Amino acid sequence: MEYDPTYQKICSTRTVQSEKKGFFNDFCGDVRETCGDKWLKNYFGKLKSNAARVLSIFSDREVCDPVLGVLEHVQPVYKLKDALFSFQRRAQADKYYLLSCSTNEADERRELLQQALLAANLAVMRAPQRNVSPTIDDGLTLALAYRSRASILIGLGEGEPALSDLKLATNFGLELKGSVDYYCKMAKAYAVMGESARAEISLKIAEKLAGSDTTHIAICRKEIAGIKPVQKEPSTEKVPQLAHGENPELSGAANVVKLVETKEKGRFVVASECLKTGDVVLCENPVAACLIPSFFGTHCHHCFKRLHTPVACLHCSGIAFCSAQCMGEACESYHRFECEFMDLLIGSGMSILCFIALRIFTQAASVDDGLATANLLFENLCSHEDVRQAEDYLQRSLMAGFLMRILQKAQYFGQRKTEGVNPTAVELQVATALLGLLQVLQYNAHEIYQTQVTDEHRFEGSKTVHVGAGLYGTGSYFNHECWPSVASYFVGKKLVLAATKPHRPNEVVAVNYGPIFTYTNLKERQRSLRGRYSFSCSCMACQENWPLLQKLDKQVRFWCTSANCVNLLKFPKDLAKDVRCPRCRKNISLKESVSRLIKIEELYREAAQAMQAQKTGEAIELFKEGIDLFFQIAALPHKDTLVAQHSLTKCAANTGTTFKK
Ligand SMILES: C[S@@+](CC[C@H](N)C(=O)[O-])C[C@H]1O[C@@H](n2cnc3c(N)ncnc32)[C@H](O)[C@@H]1O
Repeated sequence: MEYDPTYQKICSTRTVQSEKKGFFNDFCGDVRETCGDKWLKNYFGKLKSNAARVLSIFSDREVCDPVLGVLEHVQPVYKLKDALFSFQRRAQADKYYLLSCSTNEADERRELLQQALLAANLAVMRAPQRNVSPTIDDGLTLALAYRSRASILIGLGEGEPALSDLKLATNFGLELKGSVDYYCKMAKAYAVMGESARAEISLKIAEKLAGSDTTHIAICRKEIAGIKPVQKEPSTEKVPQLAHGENPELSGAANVVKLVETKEKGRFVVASECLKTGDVVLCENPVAACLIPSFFGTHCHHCFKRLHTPVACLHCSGIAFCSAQCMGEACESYHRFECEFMDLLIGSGMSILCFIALRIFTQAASVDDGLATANLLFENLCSHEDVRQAEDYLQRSLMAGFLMRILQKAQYFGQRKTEGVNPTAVELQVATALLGLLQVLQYNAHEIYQTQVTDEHRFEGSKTVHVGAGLYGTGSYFNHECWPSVASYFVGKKLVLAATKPHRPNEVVAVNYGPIFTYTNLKERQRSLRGRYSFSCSCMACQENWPLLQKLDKQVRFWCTSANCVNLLKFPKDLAKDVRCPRCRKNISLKESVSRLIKIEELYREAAQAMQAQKTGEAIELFKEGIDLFFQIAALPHKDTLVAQHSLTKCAANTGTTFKK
């Protein structure tokens, strides 16, 4: 395959800047214009280390003026809180809620409650912390927003989030604990959850607090008597078990794989013993993972769960969490540094990989910890330093400088002596490590997916949605093949790889980096893999130039049945007759193989029916059985088996994180 430097450059640039828009692009262009070709080629391009490159952009006169000039202007840019806006949205939510209470039409009531919830969510997101805007709601806007939302959630039959909102309302300043209304709301929340004993205890407390004024309690008792408990939909999400336990040498991997290395393919994972279809070979948490900004309004910033009742950061309105726990974890860790710079980072147009590089530092317990992690990743993961061009190094060095500047401004290095950009020794080390991360992330990061399912069916109309990206320590060692041998899916941020075929010992366990043979032809795949990942693929689909799925006929290639022969034979013309294997020169009968193929096809059909009936577990078992049998008698490409493997992947992803729109 020919090397196409222009295409490679485009691919590489996209791993730093996600789009053409964004000010980082202009920043890069200005620096590039100022430094000129000569300096770039004869000086910067010849630098041998990341430390020298980073030092150069801050100190060489050919570039330092535009670099320092732009970085000097880095200031917080983030979505602020707005008490008045929150107050208005809450008023709107309360209005919809009251209207919902006055209608007997179930559909209309639900519609009004949904409208109320939307407004209440906005009220929660934009409300400032207690006493930040004391002239509005006596500084209690946030607590009041949570309290309003709790009532709406009770109306919608969602007891658990309602209880959580009531708790947040008290945490943020409402004196609810001594209030009759608080315990009545709690009683109703428990009632919709079907927890009648707890509901009764809450009512008893309310009764005690109410004293002789029993009207409120009587109304509440009546309401509770009319509540039908709502069954919570059980979660289908499941963290799977690794086949034969965890590998002591490869964290997150199963005890049935090992790491090997060759000159042509670098390090990669192979089976260390026989693997069966369905065996889980990896279940790993990311070193760091980030949500794509376009999902900030719909998914939890911390665990990536689809949002229903968002919990806000106390300082900014740009991101949301699914729970107080996720909010607490993020805000005590990385978000305290990222918070005020979120819109600036998004506005720069930087790629999701740059967010991950920054996150490796912001989430670290200390600057030293961040440095240790970043440097270890750079030492251990592939970065293709040999193919990187001077211009690419310049672009990444500028991005590393920009990210380091954000850290300076976010007081990541503590209170600085000066407001100026000029980095201290430790800041230079961090910028250098960031540059290393930007290199390894290009080749090692994984896209994070979730399955969007419809209300009607778990498979029909479902689609895969790319919500984020992450870096996985062991996941980074899996090589590519154009037809992968594992299904990859995510449980939250956990990367799961499960075999979609049986593997013999030493057989490569391969993922797919994007170009898949069923939809992309050989030339395009090679071009894409060379441009994006700097290698030429020599997998079986490439060596044998397998046709696209739509062009594939029903042909099957059977293994010769004589012992130790590894030849593949066409479907026999006459089943009654033996065929002669040209390799072992034995006459063999393929009758048994053909009858097994008929059974395999039947298993695939039954599995497809189970999928249709949304019996995911049953479908998985049937596909596993059929695929294992297929590989005993025949080899790919075989259309029905490819479809079965694809369907198995869909079923596996359905046991991971899914969401409804
Ligand atoms: C995520 S890393 C995989 C681990 C890598 N082999 C290593 O040694 O670190 C991706 C890089 O691995 C190499 N690679 C992946 N699949 C390959 C394949 N099928 N043949 C050759 N090289 C491959 C390419 O250099 C690619 O950029």
